[in-house]
Amino acid sequence: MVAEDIKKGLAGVVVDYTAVSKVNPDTNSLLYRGYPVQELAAKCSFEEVAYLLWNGELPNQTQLAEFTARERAGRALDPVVKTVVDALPTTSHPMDVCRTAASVLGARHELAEDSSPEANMKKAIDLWAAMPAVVAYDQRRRRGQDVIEPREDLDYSANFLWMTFGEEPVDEVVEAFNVSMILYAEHSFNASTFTARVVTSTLSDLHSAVTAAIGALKGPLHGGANEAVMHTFDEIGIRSEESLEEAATRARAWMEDALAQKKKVMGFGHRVYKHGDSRVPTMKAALDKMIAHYGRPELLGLYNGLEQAMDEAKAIKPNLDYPAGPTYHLMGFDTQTFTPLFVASRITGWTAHVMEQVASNSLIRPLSEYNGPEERHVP
Ligand SMILES: CC(=O)SCCNC(=O)CCNC(=O)[C@H](O)C(C)(C)COP(=O)(O)OP(=O)(O)OC[C@H]1O[C@@H](n2cnc3c(N)ncnc32)[C@H](O)[C@@H]1OP(=O)(O)O
Ligand SMILES: O=C([O-])CC(=O)C(=O)O
Repeated sequence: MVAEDIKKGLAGVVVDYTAVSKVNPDTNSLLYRGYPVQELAAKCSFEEVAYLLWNGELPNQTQLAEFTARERAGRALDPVVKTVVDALPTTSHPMDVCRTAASVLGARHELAEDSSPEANMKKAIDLWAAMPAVVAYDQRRRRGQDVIEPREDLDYSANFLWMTFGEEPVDEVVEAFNVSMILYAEHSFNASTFTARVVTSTLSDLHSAVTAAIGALKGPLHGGANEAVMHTFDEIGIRSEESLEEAATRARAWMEDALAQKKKVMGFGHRVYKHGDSRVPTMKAALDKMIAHYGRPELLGLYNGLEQAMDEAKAIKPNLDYPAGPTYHLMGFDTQTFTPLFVASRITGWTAHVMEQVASNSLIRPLSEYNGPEERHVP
């Protein structure tokens, strides 16, 4: 076998069909079940998009009412999950807490060993409804605060913010959060979704697939990049007294230095998009609104400075994690909570792929070319 036959990282390899979403780097577009993600972000709630990803069609009013009622009924923090989370140190990474909670919810589910289409749909909705309470409570317990009960009169995004901060959020913040949830929901065969499909292909269960996917998402080359972006901002230094231009100048210098040292800067680059991530303009617009809402122009300075310096040096564009990180920071989330927010959203895409994999399964088992020692024998 020649070296070109080895597809390291499976780059450029098409491994299966999917009807869940279409990523087109040539037209810089992303469709969920045929709908442009920008249109969904502008016109839909995250609940409608979740329904779309799972059912293939947007819900009518009756379907949406029934679906949102199911989501609202499943929001309370599971008492066993709370006990397990409380037993973990507050130094545990929130992604580890999330992964553990997904596993506990799986072990406790009444349909744990049932992978029929009906059971998987129920498990997907239950897990999606349950995860905000885990993410919100974990941030609160690390701040020494108690659990906040969910509010049935609030939609998914408003309730998520309510359970995290214990204050009714203003509409602009809810809208920006809703946009982020929609943009993070699905992205074809990314590393975590592929992980979920590999696990599913062995005929394992939905919660095992999601638990493994959370592990794959944690890494900074994937979902962990939204947390890493904020570490970059912190390393440069956020100075509230600074003007946009002053912050941009310092950020440019930081980036030039990082690139001179051949560092990878998280939040930039993408395996599929080489001319910019289709979701960034919509997320950047949401970030701009949050910067205006909270009156924090220095963050825009840091954002612009890094982006411009990277573009000039390497023509590498930001990915979705770049605007999402500072948006979540402005909303008041702890930096380590950013990737769990991605989890809460991506549960929808992961489980849509789990159901698709079950419906048309083939064990995922690629080959490798052996390059270890020749056959030898124990003396
Ligand atoms: C929602 C998401 O999960 S989006 C992805 C989030 N991940 C990140 O932001 C992590 C930072 N980015 C990266 O590491 C990469 O761009 C990846 C992993 C996302 C995609 O990488 P790949 O397609 O495998 O490209 P690869 O890593 O080989 O990069 C190609 C070249 O661009 C450079 N490059 C790519 N991304 C970056 C970056 N963020 N900073 C600096 N250089 C970069 C590489 O160093 C490499 O340069 P070289 O050819 O001189 O060695
Ligand atoms: O597609 C990828 O490789 C990573 C990504 O942007 C995502 O999962 O949203």
